[in-house]
Amino acid sequence: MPAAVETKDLTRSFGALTAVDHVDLFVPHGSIFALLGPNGAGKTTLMRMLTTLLPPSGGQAKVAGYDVVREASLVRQHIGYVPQALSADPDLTGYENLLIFAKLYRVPAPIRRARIDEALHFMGLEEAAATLVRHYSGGMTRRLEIAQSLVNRPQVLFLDEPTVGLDPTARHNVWEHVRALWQQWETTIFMTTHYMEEAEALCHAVAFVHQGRIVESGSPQALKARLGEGATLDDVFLSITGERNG
Ligand SMILES: Nc1ncnc2c1ncn2[C@@H]1O[C@H](COP(=O)(O)OP(=O)(O)OP(=O)(O)O)[C@@H](O)[C@H]1O
Repeated sequence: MPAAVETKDLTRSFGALTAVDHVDLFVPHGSIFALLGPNGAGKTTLMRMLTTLLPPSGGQAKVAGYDVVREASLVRQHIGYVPQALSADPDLTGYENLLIFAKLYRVPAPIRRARIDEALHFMGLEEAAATLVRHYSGGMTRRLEIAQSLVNRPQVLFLDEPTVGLDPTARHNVWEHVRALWQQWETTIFMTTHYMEEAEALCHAVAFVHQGRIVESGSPQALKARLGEGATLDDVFLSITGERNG
């Protein structure tokens, strides 16, 4: 199975702080993967290096087969990235927000409309396309932001805490759409989340990050089985960090 994401000794320091510390990762193409860990563990910093937004201090990383430093623009052509902070423009409609992204990604003019309709369809926003985003719920805005990253038909989709701040119904709804997208396109999903039950339900593999290092990784089932019968991913989190999640 080819790697969607592969890192070797990937490291990032901020002054004296090593936020990401010699991380080795292998995420197969077509899988759903989550980075888990407490606040400040280094998850976002790792994701920002993989999406070419932050240069590594050391080590290597390849995304979709391209080196994040030497082939950064090729990496960007093959990925989608949805950061934590909500970023859609509230004064534009859903369609207009998507059009901006289609132009940014240089989707050729004759196929822009089809790509935008496809992205709206995947995220269940067809009926809201002509509505100003300021009238969207938090869950709809989040789905629009995922849709923005889809106009590029990414091979690897990076989602940084995509359901943070959403109520359980909206969270479920976001994940139903992401799962349908994965099933149809086999897009690799690389995400961070603080919701252990979400990681458990969705992911083929997870990695726990603590103080910049990967301390455990594997399928949720295998990680739970190591702790014994009846263990949850929350128990795994507690055993690794010594703290309850959240
Ligand atoms: N630009 C920066 N300058 C200095 N320190 C930074 C910078 N970005 C992140 N850090 C530090 O690096 C560490 C890791 O932060 P990061 O945001 O990657 O953690 P995280 O696991 O994503 O946390 P959260 O779950 O809260 O989003 C933290 O100590 C943070 O303060």
